[in-house]
Amino acid sequence: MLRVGVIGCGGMGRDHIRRLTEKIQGAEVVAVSDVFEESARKAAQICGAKVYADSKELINAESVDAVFIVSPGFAHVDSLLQAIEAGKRIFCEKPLCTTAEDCLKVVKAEEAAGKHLIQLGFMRRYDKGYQQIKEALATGEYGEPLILHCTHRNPEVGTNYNTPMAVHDTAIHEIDVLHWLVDDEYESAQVVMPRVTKYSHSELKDPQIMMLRTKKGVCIDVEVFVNCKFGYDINCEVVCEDGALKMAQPAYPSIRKNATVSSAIDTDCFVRFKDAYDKEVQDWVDNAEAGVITGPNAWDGYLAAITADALVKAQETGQIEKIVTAVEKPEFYK
Ligand SMILES: NC(=O)C1=CN([C@@H]2O[C@H](COP(=O)(O)OP(=O)(O)OC[C@H]3O[C@@H](n4cnc5c(N)ncnc54)[C@H](O)[C@@H]3O)[C@@H](O)[C@H]2O)C=CC1
Ligand SMILES: O=C1[C@@H](O)[C@H](O)[C@@H](O)[C@H](O)[C@H]1O
Repeated sequence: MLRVGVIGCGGMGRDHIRRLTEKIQGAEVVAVSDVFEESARKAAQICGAKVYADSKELINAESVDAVFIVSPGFAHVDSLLQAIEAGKRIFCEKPLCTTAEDCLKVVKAEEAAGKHLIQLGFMRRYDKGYQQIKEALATGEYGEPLILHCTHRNPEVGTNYNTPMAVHDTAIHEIDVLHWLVDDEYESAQVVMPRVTKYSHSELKDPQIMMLRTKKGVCIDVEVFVNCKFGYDINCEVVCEDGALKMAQPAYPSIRKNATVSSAIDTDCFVRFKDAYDKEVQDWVDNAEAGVITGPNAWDGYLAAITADALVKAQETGQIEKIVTAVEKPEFYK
């Protein structure tokens, strides 16, 4: 049984604690921590875990085999470095860290430790819809991918959500999953700002159209609209030389009523990606004994960070911004 300590007991932390406790085979939550002890105490009621006031103490506890980091992105770096030093297996929610510099520190620390410890919470790689498209592309039947049209729509966001967060917090999922989907690397980024919805505020330009170009020349557009009001609406279409593939949506009945045909749309990520979260965490647990990471890793976190930085720069300049890695991909991650 993998004994897990969870750091960060907010919305996502509690969701993962429930998952680890009620669904995942081979793991149990034995420790929880949060800067607000009250939040940790509430979360402990879900799983009967011990509450630690200090997350470093949780990381170093002998009763903890593996660490689950679900604090806000800015707090990930400290816990990651401490957990690497303690040699613990790690699951870290996205983003790896909020700066590319910190991501590189983590990459170097993991490489120096000589062991693959970190899996990153880019759960979309485990989503059936994306996996079906990846498998279809691999058959070669549709030729090469040329264009991707995607949407990432959230019904609404809090008042502390601002323009750069549309990249770091939201589009970061597309940044990771899309280059994986077409097996390519990003070359440049650009952002176009349409008029702002009446539901936004002065610190948030919403919606935005983010564009990425890959090294093989695939052009990607992602509409990020986080106050769309009507639902949590994730779409992806890959236009290829010999066909176009549109990602399947979760199946809901098509209802005929009042001379209208309608079908439900999910309203949040917890429901839309429920199966993907379950699969990524089960995968992390299943590979613990072998000590390998088969999901997205720290290097993927670094690549996402430099791409996010280019998009944030492009939000400000309105220009096409280059995406460049500061270092070559280490052998350790090949
Ligand atoms: N993969 C996905 O689809 C999603 C991922 N997330 C990620 O999960 C993480 C947490 O997000 P939420 O739960 O939505 O945020 P939240 O704000 O609801 O919860 C964060 C919790 O961490 C605690 N905290 C703050 N600083 C801390 C520190 N230094 N040490 C320990 N605890 C600390 C806060 O008190 C709070 O209870 C973020 O990295 C976020 O990006 C969140 C939602 C969906
Ligand atoms: O990761 C997530 C949230 O943090 C983010 O705020 C949302 O925009 C994303 O859709 C969700 O998957």
